[in-house]
Amino acid sequence: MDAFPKQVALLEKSCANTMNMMKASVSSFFIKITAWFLTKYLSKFLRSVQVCRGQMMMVKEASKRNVPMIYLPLHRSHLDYILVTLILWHYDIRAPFVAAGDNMNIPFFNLLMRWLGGFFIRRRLDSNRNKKDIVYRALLHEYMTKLLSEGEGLEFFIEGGRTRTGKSMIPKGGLLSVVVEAFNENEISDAYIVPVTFSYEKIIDGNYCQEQMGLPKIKETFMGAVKAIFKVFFNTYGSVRVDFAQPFSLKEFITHAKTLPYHPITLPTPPGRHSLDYGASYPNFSSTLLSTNGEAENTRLLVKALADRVVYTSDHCTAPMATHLIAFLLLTKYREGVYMRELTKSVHWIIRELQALRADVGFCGQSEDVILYAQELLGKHLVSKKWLEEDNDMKLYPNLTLPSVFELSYYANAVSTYFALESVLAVSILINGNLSLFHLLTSTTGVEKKVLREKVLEVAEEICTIIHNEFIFLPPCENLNSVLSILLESFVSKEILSTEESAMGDELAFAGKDRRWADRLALSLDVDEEENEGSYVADQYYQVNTERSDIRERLHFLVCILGPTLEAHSMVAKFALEELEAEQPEEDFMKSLGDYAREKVKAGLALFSESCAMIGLKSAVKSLQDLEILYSYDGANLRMLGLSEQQDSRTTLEHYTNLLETALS
Ligand SMILES: CCCCCCCCCCCCCCCC(=O)SCCNC(=O)CCNC(=O)[C@H](O)C(C)(C)COP(=O)(O)OP(=O)(O)OC[C@H]1O[C@@H](n2cnc3c(N)ncnc32)[C@H](O)[C@@H]1OP(=O)(O)O
Repeated sequence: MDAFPKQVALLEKSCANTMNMMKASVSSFFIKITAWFLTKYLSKFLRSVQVCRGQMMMVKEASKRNVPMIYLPLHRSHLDYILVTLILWHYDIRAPFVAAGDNMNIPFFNLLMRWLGGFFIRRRLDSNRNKKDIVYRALLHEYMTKLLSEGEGLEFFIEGGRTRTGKSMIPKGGLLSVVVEAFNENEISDAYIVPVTFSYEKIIDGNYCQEQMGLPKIKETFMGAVKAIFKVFFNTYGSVRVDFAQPFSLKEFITHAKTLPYHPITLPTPPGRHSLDYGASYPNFSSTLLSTNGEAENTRLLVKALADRVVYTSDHCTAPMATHLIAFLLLTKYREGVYMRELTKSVHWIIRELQALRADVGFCGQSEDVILYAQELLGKHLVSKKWLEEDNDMKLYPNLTLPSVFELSYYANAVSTYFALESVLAVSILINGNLSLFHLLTSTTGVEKKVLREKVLEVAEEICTIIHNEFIFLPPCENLNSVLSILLESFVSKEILSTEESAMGDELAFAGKDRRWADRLALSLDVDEEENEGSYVADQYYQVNTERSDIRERLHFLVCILGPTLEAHSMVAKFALEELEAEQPEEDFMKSLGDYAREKVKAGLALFSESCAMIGLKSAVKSLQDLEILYSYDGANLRMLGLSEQQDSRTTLEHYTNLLETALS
């Protein structure tokens, strides 16, 4: 070190600058003034902020235990972090330090944010993709660890930004890994993890339609922020509901996780690798891996499991608001429009369905009033209404044109998450039963309506793998196959399916068994003879009750929930097959993919106009990269994309296209 005093001095100076840019300087006096101001003026643009007292009491109780509180909200709006600190202040709970992306480091506002607990971090840790910025990483790590060891609370948005689709995004592990490491290195004895979620009746900070149309994101600027604040103060945004999930101990989570296997549908990318290994068998956290690399990989899985658990929990305690439900029903059941009478009944029905899934809704009142209120908040540009004299009823029509449909689907997606797995099963049933959306709208006489249980589960798992970036389908440590099996049983109790033992006769059943045995052999699973004999059971067939119109309607509804996502994936697979003869810059590929998808929608060749949303297309490309069907690498100045040669990518893409198109034909 002494040999390079100049370099050391320079490095020290640069570190001091970075720290000054990063650190917060919280002022409880300023928090008090801001809280007073907000309590007075929030009602200018919000009808109400709904918070559950019971939840806050639990958080307060946990906050008294002398361990750091880690608030992990899903990110929906810039109002999120304001509300969290404000609510905590109201319940006399210490304000956390909040990680803010450096894009928010806007003159004047950055000062206020620092006083209110904001500390600034880079959105990407490494400014150069190919080189780790170890100094910056160490500084951030040190700063956060110091805060934690002093018992300060932290808040960060693990999705890494606001969702553009209304669905939660796959969480990032960077900041969370610092908390886990602080615990592993005994810097803290424990921490309470608090998932937080928001339901906004109306989107506050813009509808993201620009981005969904493939136009670049608008940069945050001082003037932009001032304009946005003025706009907000002169509009109305209905109510907001904030849910704080039950705080859980990090220590207990880690101890518990060590005893359970974790089978993620997605794996975090291990160091030094650029994509995911789906063929790999996942280690239990408990397995003692001697190499440091193994340990690091185990920690990665642990952090991934924790992040997934947080998002899954938040997703499942997000209460849909009136606007979400109406948008959801219009896009999944009534794309052609619906009479008020019918929609009223459907609102009752969907609330019952949600209750059965133990989900709460964030509104009450007569259904008709709720619908009219939601329509007004959504606005005429999204849902229009017309009084029809001849029918003596009002009809509501969703706007399915671009880009309005993206905004409508943003609202609807708050509900989609609850039905995602059911929808996957419904799609699989359609594929296996040689049915299509078209069949469900018409009579199905003469169409094969029997499905093999095992095949339904197999295809459902395949669909989950294809669209793994769209939802956290299940909590970590639960097994996808088991969850799907239980759900399939519920299809029987709902009479969508009826059981039929060996309906196809012994011959086919034995053929099925032979194939299964061969599959197992190929997978080199360790099946001992006894187990093999025990599993000599006839294949289970189900009859799909499509002769009943209510069942057809239900299947249609379920398939329409994932319809746009599947259509987007199918478009991407088809386009990649056509366009990626040779590798090309990812940016060019994405641009022409967006143009292709929008053209398809405009020409009326897509079933769901929202399927051409840019974020959905990007997510589908990312899935193909994760699955190693597409490869990407950083060239000189460009990121290149190509069709992987490692496996038979073309065949896989063709298979995906066929699979997805079958259900949507
Ligand atoms: C009363 C009224 C009051 C009002 C009161 C107002 C409060 C006033 C506050 C203002 C507040 C504004 C708030 C704005 C809201 C945002 O600005 S949201 C955006 C900023 N926040 C975030 O992004 C938080 C979540 N993001 C992360 O955690 C990301 O990981 C980071 C840290 C940003 C880095 O992202 P990245 O560079 O894309 O890299 P990523 O893949 O995540 O991995 C980075 C490293 O993390 C580690 N890592 C990642 N995953 C894992 C894993 N699973 N296991 C272990 N390690 C992992 C690894 O070291 C990894 O490096 P490699 O080993 O892979 O090279």
